[in-house]
Parts: sequence; C-alpha cells; structure tokens
Amino acid sequence: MSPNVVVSGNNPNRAYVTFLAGNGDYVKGVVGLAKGLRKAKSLYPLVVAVLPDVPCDHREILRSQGCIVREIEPVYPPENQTQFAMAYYVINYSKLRIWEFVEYEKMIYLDGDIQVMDNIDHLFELEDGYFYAVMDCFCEKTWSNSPQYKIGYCQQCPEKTKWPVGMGWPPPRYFNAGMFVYQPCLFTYCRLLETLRVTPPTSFAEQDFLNMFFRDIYKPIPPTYNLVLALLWRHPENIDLDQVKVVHYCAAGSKPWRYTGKEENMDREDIKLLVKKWWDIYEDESLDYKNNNVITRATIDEPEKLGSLVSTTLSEDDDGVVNPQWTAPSAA
Ligand SMILES: O=c1ccn([C@@H]2O[C@H](COP(=O)(O)OP(=O)(O)O)[C@@H](O)[C@H]2O)c(=O)[nH]1
Ligand SMILES: OC[C@H]1O[C@H](O[C@@H]2[C@@H](O)[C@H](O)[C@@H](O)[C@H](O)[C@@H]2O)[C@H](O)[C@@H](O)[C@H]1O
Repeated sequence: MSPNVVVSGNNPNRAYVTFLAGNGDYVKGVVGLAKGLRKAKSLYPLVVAVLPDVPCDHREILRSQGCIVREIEPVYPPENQTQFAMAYYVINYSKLRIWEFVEYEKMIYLDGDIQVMDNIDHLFELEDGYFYAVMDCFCEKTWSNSPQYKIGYCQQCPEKTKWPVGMGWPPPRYFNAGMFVYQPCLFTYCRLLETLRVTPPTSFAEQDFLNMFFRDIYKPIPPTYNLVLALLWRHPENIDLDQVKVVHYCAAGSKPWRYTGKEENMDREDIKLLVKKWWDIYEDESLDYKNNNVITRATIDEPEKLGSLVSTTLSEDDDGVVNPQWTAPSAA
C-alpha cells in the first residue's frame, strides 16, 4: 500500500472534536461547525465522535466535509439511577470517550450546537496540565431545582446576590461542558469511567460530573470562547458581542437548524443575527471541503513528487497560506 504522506503545516497532535448521537438533525450542527472552522482558517481537523446509532449516510456527509469520523460506544451512568439526571442529558455521558483519543496530545471539544466565528487555534497553546472552559450561568429555568437558582445566586455576578453565610461555602466555579480544552490520556480516561461507576447522576449529567472530576485543575477562560446564549439577557454586562469568537446555541429554541423565533427570547435582534450568521456559514458552498484549496492527503508512490505537489499548491493558494487543516491522519 503506498505510503500516505500527510503534508501539514501544523501540529498533527492537535484536533477539534465534537460528539454526535442519533439519526436526527444534529448532523447539520456538525456540518456547520466543520464549515465554520474552515472559514476561521483553523489549522486543525475536526474529529467527530459518533455513537453507533449515527447512520452511514450522516457519517459520509461528515467525511465529505473533511471530518474524521470515529465511532465510540455509549457511556451510561450507574444502573437504575439515570432518573436523577435530566433524561435529555444522559446521552452526553458518552462524551467521556474522547479522553481515549490519545493519538492527539491536545484537543478542543465543541458541542455540535456551537459555531466558531473567529480563529481560536491559539487555545492549543494554553499551558498543559489544566482543564480550560467557560463559566456557566445559573439563571435559566433549567437550573430551577438548584440552590443557586432558588436564592438568585450566579457566579456570573457574585456581588449581586451574595452566597448566604449560613449556606456554607459558595459553590466552586462551574463550567459549561459544551466547550473545553483538554488533553486525552488513557489514565485519566480509566479514572473517569471508574469514578462514574460510583457517582450517582445529577441534573446536568456529564457536565456536573466533569465539573466535580476536574475541579482542582479547572481554569476559567473568557465567555468569548463559549457564549452561552442566555448570558445575552441574563448578564449583558459580561458580554461584548463584537468580541465573541464562539457562539453556543444552547438556549431553548436557539438551534439554528430548528429556529422558529417563537420561544422566549428568540425574537431578540441579537439572536436573529447570530442565527443568520450560522446559516450564512452553513449555506456557503465555498466553505465546502471539496471547494477548498487545501493540500489533502498526499498519497504518492515517489516521495520526490511531493515537493512539486506542495510548490504547485502554494502558488495556487490565494492567500499564500497552506491550509492543510483537513489533512486527515490515518485515524479516520
Ligand atoms: O440528539 C442529540 C443530542 C445531543 N447531541 C450532541 O450532544 C451535544 C450536547 O447536547 P445539546 O446541544 O442538546 O446540549 P445543550 O448544550 O444545548 O444543553 C450536542 O451539541 C450534540 O453534539 C447529539 O448529537 N444528538
Ligand atoms: O448534559 C448537560 C449539558 O449541559 C450543558 O447545557 C446546559 C447548560 O449550559 C445550562 O447551563 C443551560 O441552562 C442549559 O440550557 C444547557 O442545556 C452543556 O452545554 C451540554 O453540552 C451538556 O453538557
């Protein structure tokens, strides 16, 4: 078999990764994410961890957009205890499988309902040994069963409603698990699964679990890297929309591919703008993998040919930058 030579101007040990389950419409979210990363001229590929129930045609759509598709097995919390987590979120425990992707040294996880509006490759340079993510907000109804919500406390504005002295220490900083920078590691992966086996599920499923597990090494990064949409109406003082690089369409009714504008807050002008931005990327055929002037996998019989291939591509490339972002290593 002729050697597959990967021509890459970037670190092959880095990649973005997302998670896809089911045969529904989240595949549109992942296609949008793949095209958004391309528009942002990211240097790194997008790995999609798919559950077995993701159909072949959806997997082919993702491969046709340059994604590296990796099948994973579901992860379930302890038997007969899933009722303690919001049923909708139980499937998200399967995200834990991405710690097994040790062919990469560092990865950035992004939910399928996220769009990258500006290049964030620099996050790969963050110091090793920590878990980086954006702090969440406790003000939405989804938190109504929590003590934070009940007393009106939110980590986004700790001075507004202080944590009552009589309730002990305020909760530790809590991140949204829709976006994080992490290092795959088999030892960590085994510890995650072992710990999960003895950890009863809670409302926000794997998000609560990851916050508990990584509490000691969690480092908050600015909301520009994961705009949880509710911050726009809950904490507008914390947001400068012009500076936002990553938008997380997690508010009820905000998934662009399902957007109707009927749910609460969905008729806001900023929401309409962000949904349009998502659709502009999704429908932009110039961002399709097949239309991009990238050096894809260079399969050659004679290595010397590679030089001419690279020089030819460099001269053709409009901006003179070789964007080998979608050169998929053999892990596909
Ligand atoms: O039917 C589903 C539900 C969830 N997901 C994946 O799990 C992530 C987290 O779920 P969701 O976005 O619904 O959570 P939110 O961030 O909106 O609370 C999604 O972004 C997808 O990547 C999926 O692929 N199929
Ligand atoms: O399984 C738990 C999920 O928890 C998070 O979603 C929540 C969280 O952001 C709340 O704060 C919001 O109020 C809520 O709308 C939103 O769904 C992650 O985004 C998602 O990937 C996943 O981990």
